[in-house]
Amino acid sequence: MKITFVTGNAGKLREVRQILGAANIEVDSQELDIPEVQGTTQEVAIAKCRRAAELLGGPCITEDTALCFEALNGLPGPYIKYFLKELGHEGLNKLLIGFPTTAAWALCTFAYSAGPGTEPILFEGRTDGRIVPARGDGHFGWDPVFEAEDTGKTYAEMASEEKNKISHRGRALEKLEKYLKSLASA
Ligand SMILES: O=P(O)(O)OP(=O)(O)OP(=O)(O)OC[C@H]1O[C@@H](n2cnc3c(O)ncnc32)[C@H](O)[C@@H]1O
Ligand SMILES: [Mg+2]
Repeated sequence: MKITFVTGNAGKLREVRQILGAANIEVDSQELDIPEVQGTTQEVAIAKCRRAAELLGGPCITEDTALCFEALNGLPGPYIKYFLKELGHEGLNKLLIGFPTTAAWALCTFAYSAGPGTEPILFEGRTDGRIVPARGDGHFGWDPVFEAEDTGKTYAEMASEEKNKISHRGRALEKLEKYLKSLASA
């Protein structure tokens, strides 16, 4: 089966292809510039997917990644892209100076729309960890500053299979994959 993933992010596309490819789901990609609304991760994800399906005129998936700091009540959350762009890895660490915890969690939200006018369905995956000074030669977003719980490694220090097995994205894709397979066999 084949699905269209609307994203402008090469790192996401690479991981989604690795994971869904292993399940025989072919991933087409389409880069569309979709304004992202403000709100909870769920609201952001639903609005983006709804718009993507309208623009495409057909079924599609979209994905939103949030990086949530416990000390900041879950922020930057869905706004991590702009925090990372403006502050860099070092600035993300500095944000937490003076707080009692560096605990954080990565949250991935896939949205599937069956086509224009249909309500998107969400699939979430979460990985807990903490924010650390950058380690590893990751080229993908905030991978070097997120140390996943019980691994002692940042995402950037992991081989891709290792990251995919425990990552927020891998966990969300397990659920999406089951759903897509149930559609295909219905
Ligand atoms: O076109 P879309 O799919 O929206 O792609 P995007 O790059 O705008 O992505 P988001 O809006 O979801 O913003 C998430 C930010 O977190 C980064 N990111 C996403 N997944 C990541 C991962 O697994 N590891 C490290 N950084 C990640 C990504 O590069 C962005 O800076
Ligand atoms: Mg985006």
